[in-house]
Amino acid sequence: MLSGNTKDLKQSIIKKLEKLNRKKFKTDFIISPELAKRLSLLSKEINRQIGLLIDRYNEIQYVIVGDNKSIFIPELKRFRLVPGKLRGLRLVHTHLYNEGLTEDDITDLAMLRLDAVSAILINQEGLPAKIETAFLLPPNRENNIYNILDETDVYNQKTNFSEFIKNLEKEIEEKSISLFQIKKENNAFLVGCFKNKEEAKESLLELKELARSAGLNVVDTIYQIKQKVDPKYILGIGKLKNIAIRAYQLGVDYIIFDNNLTPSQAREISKLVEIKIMDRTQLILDIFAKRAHSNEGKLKVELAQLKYLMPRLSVKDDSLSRLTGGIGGRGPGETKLEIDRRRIKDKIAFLTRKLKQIEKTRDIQRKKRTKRDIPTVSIVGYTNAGKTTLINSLTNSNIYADNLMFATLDTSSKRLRFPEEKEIIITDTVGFIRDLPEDLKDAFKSTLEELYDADLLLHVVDISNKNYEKQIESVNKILEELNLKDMDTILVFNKIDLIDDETLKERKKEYPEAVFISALNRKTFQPLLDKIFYKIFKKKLKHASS
Ligand SMILES: Nc1nc2c(ncn2[C@@H]2O[C@H](COP(=O)(O)OP(=O)(O)OP(=O)(O)O)[C@@H](O)[C@H]2O)c(=O)[nH]1
Ligand SMILES: [Mg+2]
Repeated sequence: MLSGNTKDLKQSIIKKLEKLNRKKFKTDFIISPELAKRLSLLSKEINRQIGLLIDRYNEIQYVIVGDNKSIFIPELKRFRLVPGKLRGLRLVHTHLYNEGLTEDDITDLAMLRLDAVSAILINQEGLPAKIETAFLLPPNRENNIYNILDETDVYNQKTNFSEFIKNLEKEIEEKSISLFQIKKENNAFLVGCFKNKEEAKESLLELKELARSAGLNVVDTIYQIKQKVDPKYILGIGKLKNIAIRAYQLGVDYIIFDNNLTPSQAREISKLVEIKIMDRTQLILDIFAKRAHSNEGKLKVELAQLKYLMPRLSVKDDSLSRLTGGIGGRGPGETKLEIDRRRIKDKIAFLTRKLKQIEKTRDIQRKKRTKRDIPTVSIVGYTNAGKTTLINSLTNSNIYADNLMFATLDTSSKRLRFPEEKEIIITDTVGFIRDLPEDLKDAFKSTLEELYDADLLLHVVDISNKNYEKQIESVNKILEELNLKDMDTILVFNKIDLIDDETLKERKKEYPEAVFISALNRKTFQPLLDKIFYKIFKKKLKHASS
């Protein structure tokens, strides 16, 4: 492909340039001396830089014309970046004034992850005087990005280039694994822009848990402190470029933003960064997609994902595929999303209708159950607080619980027997999280509808979590949004086995109304059981007798 500044060039020159295109030449080196000479003379004649992008088979894939000081590399559509690999293209271009590699050359090398960038320095006669080559370094502790090859004689090159690149890629892989624990796939950088350090640490800690729950290998977390996020890129462009370059170097597959991205931000960042990017909402959606088992759950997640993607599909550009695929191809998937917006709209409508039907049926079932007049206690709380573990221990059940965010997506109900032939139904619910994406909130509100039928809520809190107070707040906020704030509630501090006695004493003083348990240890349950019994049955008795 011939591209760049070909304006006003003589037809004969254009012909000569076009002749270079797709040409395969024989060499063990970066460029053969003959080709270097031809390029130099031509470049001198038109007084513009000429660049060649050459693949690993020594075939010229792009011929680019610049001005007399620089050259602009077009989008390399046919040569996508594969995490952990180099581009498979090297740039060899002319410098007219005998000047060495420039900062722009190095930026191109790093941002495009080229195999190498060489400058042929042309002398007065229009012949190659020298060649300078920069190449990328394997991951290293010092964070060095590139190095300059130690040879400059065009006519006496010694480095066998294909060997050199083969060894370099091998070393990249080895160092990524040994120095930075890069896995085969699903490696991620977590990034964000925050108002202060404390907020950064808190948010990134939670994002890390979310990432882990989504099956990602978190390689590094990087943040920037700013009072206002960059409207275009969230982070400053310099910072973002540095992150991208390091991500390329380590072979990272995803950059996850803690800040939610507007469709236009997502697009702008994707134009700059050739790795999949995701925001917190997408990450949560992805976990939900991974975890949804019931038919209803799956439909709901798909609906939420499609709603989230809709505004991001307006421009059909290359970065699209990087925006749409979920982790490891989960979610609506790239091929499915090639269908146009209209069909997605239809799908959204279809899913909405289907879900309405399902909800209706469930509503009927729910009503049947309430008629039975068995009191219901619902467990709510921040994700990973230990809700499912508690219901399991209380009722001797075996519902899936795990040290993952959103282990539970489907509500389940169990019977719990009390003395005197009394029993209650106890239900588990999906965990809450701060700033739950709107579409998901809508989707899962209906699963939370059971809460309206509850006689009592158990608000389970992970007392060992540093942010437990904020988590209580977040849960209360969501309960308020659901109009459940005035429901009779027991605050249940869980995981007391993970804190020391001193701290436990303090918390008990702070929250005299609460009960303190370890869901893993039934011996700690009595105060909780007493309280549930009292609130459900004693109160009922009172009502009955008054
Ligand atoms: N040490 C300790 N770990 C606990 C306790 N209770 C629960 N866990 C652990 O905490 C993790 C989360 O427990 P889950 O019961 O899945 O939490 P959940 O609230 O249902 O979480 P989601 O369904 O994801 O919202 C699991 O690894 C449990 O083993 C406890 O009292 N002590
Ligand atoms: Mg659970």
